[in-house]
Amino acid sequence: MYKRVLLKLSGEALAAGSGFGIDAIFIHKIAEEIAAAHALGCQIGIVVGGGNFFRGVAQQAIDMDRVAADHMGMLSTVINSIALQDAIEKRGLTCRVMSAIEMHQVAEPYIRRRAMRHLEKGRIVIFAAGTGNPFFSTDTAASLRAMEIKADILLKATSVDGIYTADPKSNPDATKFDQITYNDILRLNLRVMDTTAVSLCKDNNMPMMVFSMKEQGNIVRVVGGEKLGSLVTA
Ligand SMILES: Nc1ncnc2c1ncn2[C@@H]1O[C@H](COP(=O)(O)OP(=O)(O)OP(=O)(O)O)[C@@H](O)[C@H]1O
Ligand SMILES: O=c1ccn([C@@H]2O[C@H](COP(=O)(O)O)[C@@H](O)[C@H]2O)c(=O)[nH]1
Repeated sequence: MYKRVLLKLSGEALAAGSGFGIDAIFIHKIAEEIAAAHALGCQIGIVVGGGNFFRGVAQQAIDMDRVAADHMGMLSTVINSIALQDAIEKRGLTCRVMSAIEMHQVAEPYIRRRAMRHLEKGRIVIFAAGTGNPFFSTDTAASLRAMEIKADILLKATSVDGIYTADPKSNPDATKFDQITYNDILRLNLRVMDTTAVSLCKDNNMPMMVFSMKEQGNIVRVVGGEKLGSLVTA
């Protein structure tokens, strides 16, 4: 099993059936899984997306300045992070939100050495506000934080059960890769993650696993070392 992981949770998936916002039942199920994965003895850092609230590249932001829209997107990840922290703490665990955009009343500022200390002490750390910079994504933030905290693997829990030859939501004939290289994701232009996130993992040899967070128990399984979804390596 893994000793330290960076778990990327899809913001969009947190909305569950409703398509927007946070499904209260679903977030508690996710928190329960995180607690079970933590009980295995794994140190867990988390990045949550913001697609259930706002994305800088979404249709609703088409007339906006991109930087302003991305600021809104990053703030939406803070909302998700606070909700997840609350759900995790309801399970008796200690959890810290560290934000890449300073907001002292709401969350700690992201300081790498403090994050490492929290993890070593067994606290779950949620990295909020992405990278703190516009024109990036939370997948890229997850890759970056995975490298910074020296995670064994980046686990991307999302709404699809792996990486397919094409987007499975619009291509029912697409087939799934059990294993794929960074280069093939980039060469085939597979949009399951943005190219910056994939390149960062490739350049730093950070393995990734893409799997579904909709199926209960998957987070515990992957943290326990089970191979689910699609594994990405060199
Ligand atoms: N080749 C592909 N294989 C698998 N999924 C793909 C592929 N191409 C596109 N996708 C899409 O990628 C999405 C997952 O990535 P995306 O970054 O959009 O969402 P997320 O990270 O789950 O959500 P959020 O941004 O809210 O955190 C899936 O919903 C899937 O439809
Ligand atoms: O480093 C970052 C991370 C995110 N953003 C903005 O936030 C939204 C939500 O993130 P998702 O990865 O799409 O879930 C994203 O669309 C960006 O607008 C950012 O600017 N910088």
